[in-house]
Amino acid sequence: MRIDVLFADRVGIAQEVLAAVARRSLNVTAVEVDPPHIYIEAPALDQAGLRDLRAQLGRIAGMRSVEVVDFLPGARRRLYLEALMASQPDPVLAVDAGGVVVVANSAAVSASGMAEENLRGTSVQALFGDPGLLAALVDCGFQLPVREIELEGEPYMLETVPLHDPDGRVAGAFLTLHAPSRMGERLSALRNYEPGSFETIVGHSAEIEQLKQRAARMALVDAPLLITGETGTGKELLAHACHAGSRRAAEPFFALNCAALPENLAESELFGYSPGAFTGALRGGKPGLLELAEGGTVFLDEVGELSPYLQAKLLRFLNDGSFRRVGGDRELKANVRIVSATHRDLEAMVAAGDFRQDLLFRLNVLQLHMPPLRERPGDILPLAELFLERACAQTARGPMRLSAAARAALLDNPWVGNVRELQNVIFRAVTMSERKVINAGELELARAAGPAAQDGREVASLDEAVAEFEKSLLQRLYKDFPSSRRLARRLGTSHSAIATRLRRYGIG
Ligand SMILES: Nc1ncnc2c1ncn2[C@@H]1O[C@H](COP(=O)(O)OP(=O)(O)OP(=O)(O)O)[C@@H](O)[C@H]1O
Repeated sequence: MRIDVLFADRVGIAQEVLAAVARRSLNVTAVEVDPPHIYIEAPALDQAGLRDLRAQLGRIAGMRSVEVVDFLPGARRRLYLEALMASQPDPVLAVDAGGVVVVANSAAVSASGMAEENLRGTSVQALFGDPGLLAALVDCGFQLPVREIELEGEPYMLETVPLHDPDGRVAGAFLTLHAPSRMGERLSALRNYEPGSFETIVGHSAEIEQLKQRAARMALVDAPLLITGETGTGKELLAHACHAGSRRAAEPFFALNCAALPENLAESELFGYSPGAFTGALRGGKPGLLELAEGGTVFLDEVGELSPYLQAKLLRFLNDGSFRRVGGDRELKANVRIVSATHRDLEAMVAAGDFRQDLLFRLNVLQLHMPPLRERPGDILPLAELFLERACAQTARGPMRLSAAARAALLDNPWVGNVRELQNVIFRAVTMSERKVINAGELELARAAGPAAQDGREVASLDEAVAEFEKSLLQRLYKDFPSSRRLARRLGTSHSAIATRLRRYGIG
């Protein structure tokens, strides 16, 4: 059993409480003192023992209450941190001041091919096979300029952020290994939040021009907007442009990917939590995005993935603008425009009982559809040029260009992963190419488009073969389990692992 002992904060009281617990010879496995609370974990403590302990502690002056809790705050924080680390698709490692790995997320474990317990304790020099790496990190205060690095033969972009101890001394660093194929995505995702509006949406096809005109009109109408379209088509970019083109432009814009977080984290991110909502919660509680975005816009990406409970809570907010923080009893109001996006067919989800019809009515007061890239081939080359320029700048290469054959190959590709796939293909070509001109062969289109394994050709690597298998398995099962939550349950894995893969393979 775990208990929270609450007392008036006076000198010596914590010692008295602990002494009283010690007198009962309870087998205590963890104690966390955070005045005016002491949290105690005592596995053998039962209801009868708790009654006695309460009576005994009640005799201490200043004692307020003894309550059962489900987690000690530290354990709760660890759980949340682990969930956060695990939700990062790129390998992330924390190293100490001697360059030794202290914490690694599951992506780092699989990228290194080492068991987690072996990875912990390994030095960065050994891990990356680079004897000069620690000295380079130390020389620059653990803040290296982004550089290429290899792990298990795979290239990554290494980003380092120094960690400081309470006295401000460098105590190590947080290392993120960005796969080159995802780096372009991340960079331009950051660009999304520059104060740009519809000009940031590149493309002059009739489809995109028309869309931009409609969107500019809708941006000015202060009603919920639903953006539909396949994954990677630019829905988030459009959502941000609609915010930037609205009367709320000077106020905040926050985005939440509803598929990326488990229900309880998504709830506290969006609605916040109140003081004492759960052990480990910040003392003063925490405002959610709805409060932080007051006057502005909240973008709910992958809104089709919201759990039934959160669908109901969001519906209530859309009905009357009011909500409660997690664990809160006060009604709060927020003036926020909800822009949502989905690659799913929400009507079909309503018919299947997976999405609330009343919520759909509320979300799609206004609706925009982002067409897939293959339906607007006129945008392929302008986008390719944009991504080429960005990738060259990011990798500090001089200008590069696409050969005529490369352009033809780009126009010929089916682009199942849409603009994001195009961006990744270009970024990969730039990082891998030694020359100034990118040829068709360097675009790795066959691999990007997928079916290398299906047409009988040899696969190039184990990773590729596994990815092919994973993709076709998910495609097959998705028909019977058409949501990342259900599919995760069917395959006995986490929701975020499945959501990441569905996105990666453009399924759904
Ligand atoms: N027309 C465009 N001009 C410039 N960049 C674009 C354009 N369309 C998409 N992108 C870029 O492509 C990437 C994918 O776009 P975005 O994240 O907006 O897609 P999405 O439809 O929201 O994807 P998902 O459904 O997977 O969340 C982003 O990095 C975005 O900046």
